[in-house]
Amino acid sequence: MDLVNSLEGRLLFALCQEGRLNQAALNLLEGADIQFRRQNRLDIALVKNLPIALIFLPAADIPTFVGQGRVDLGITGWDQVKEHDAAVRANPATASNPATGPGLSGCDMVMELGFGACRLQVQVPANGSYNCSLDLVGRTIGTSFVNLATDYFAKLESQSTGGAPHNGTLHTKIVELSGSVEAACALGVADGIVDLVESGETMRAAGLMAIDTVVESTAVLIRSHAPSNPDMIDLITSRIRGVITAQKYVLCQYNIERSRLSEATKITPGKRAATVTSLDDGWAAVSSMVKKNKIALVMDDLSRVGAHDILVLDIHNTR
Ligand SMILES: Nc1ncnc2c1ncn2[C@@H]1O[C@H](COP(=O)(O)OP(=O)(O)OP(=O)(O)O)[C@@H](O)[C@H]1O
Ligand SMILES: O=P(O)(O)OC[C@H]1O[C@H](OP(=O)(O)OP(=O)(O)O)[C@H](O)[C@@H]1O
Ligand SMILES: [Mg+2]
Repeated sequence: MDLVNSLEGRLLFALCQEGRLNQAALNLLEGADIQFRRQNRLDIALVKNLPIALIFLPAADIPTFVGQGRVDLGITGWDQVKEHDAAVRANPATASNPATGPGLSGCDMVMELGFGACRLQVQVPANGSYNCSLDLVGRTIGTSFVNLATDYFAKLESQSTGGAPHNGTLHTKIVELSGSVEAACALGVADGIVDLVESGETMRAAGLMAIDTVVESTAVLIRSHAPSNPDMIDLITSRIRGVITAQKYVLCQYNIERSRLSEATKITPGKRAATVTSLDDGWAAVSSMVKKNKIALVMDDLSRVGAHDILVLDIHNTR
C-alpha cells in the first residue's frame, strides 16, 4: 500500500518519535481508544478505528510541522513550542503557513497533558565564580534551545545597559549543542548552559547549579490554526481530556448512616455531586470522584465521621 497516498482524508497527528514523552503519549492514545500498529522503522501509522494517521517526529520538530499546518495536531513539550515561537520571531519567513501569515508560529495550545514536567534552566558550575545570569553576559552558553537562550540573553543585555534597546548584536555567544549539554562546562566548551532539569540529578552529577528558569514546561497537545478536520480535533481533544481527568481522580465508595450523610458528602462533594443510594436500614451508599492526591486525607476524614466499607477504585475514563 502506498502509505503517503493513504493519508488522504486523514487527520495528521504528530507524536514524539522516541524519548521522554513517547510512552506517556502512547498511553494517552490507548486510553482514548486510538488503535494503530506501527510497523518497524516506519514513521507513519494509520489508525484502524478513526480517520487519523500518526506521524512520529522528533519532539523539537513537531511545532514546525503543526505551525506550518502540515500536521493538524501534535504532542510535544511546551519548551519546544516556546523555542519554535522564538525561532519564528527571529526569522518570520519560517512561518510559511498561509493561514497564519508570516510572524506567527501557527501553533495553538489545546491543553496541558500532566506529564513531562521539567524546567529549562540557566546552569553554571556550582563551585565557579558565576552567581547570577548577569555574570554570564558576554560569556559562552551551550544549549539546544538556541532561540530561547538568545532571547533570554538579549533581554539581559538590554537590562544591563539600563533598559536601552538591544542593538541587534548579542555579546553573549550562544553555542548550539544537540545533547549531553551538561558536559559543555566541564570540557571548556561553554561557561554556562541552558538545559532541561527535572529531578536535578544530571545537573548535580555534572557539578552544575541552576541560577534561573527560562521556561517551565510540561507536555502539551497543540493544534494548527487551520486544521483539516476541526470536528475530529474536537473528538480527540474530548477523549484525551477524559483520560487525563480520569488519571487525576479515583472513585471513592462508602456506606454511612443517614444522620451523618451531610457531614460525609461535605468531605466528598464529587466533581458535580456525590451519588447517594439509600440502603434499607437507615444507611446510605455514597459514590464520589475524589482527587487522587487527596484520597488518603479524605479517607481519614470519612473514617472520623463514621463511614464504613470505604473503597477506592481507579477510573479508566470519564466524560
Ligand atoms: N528529564 C526530563 N524530564 C521530563 N521531561 C523531559 C526531560 N527531558 C526532556 N523532557 C521533555 O521531553 C521533551 C523531549 O525530550 P527528549 O529528551 O525526549 O528528546 P531529545 O532530547 O530530543 O532526544 P534524546 O534525549 O532521546 O536524544 C523535551 O522537550 C521536554 O519537554
Ligand atoms: O533533571 P534530570 O531528571 O536529571 O533530567 C534532566 C536531563 O534529562 C534530559 O536529558 P536526556 O536524558 O533526554 O538526554 P539528552 O541530554 O541527550 O537529551 C535533559 O536534557 C537533562 O540532561
Ligand atoms: Mg533529551
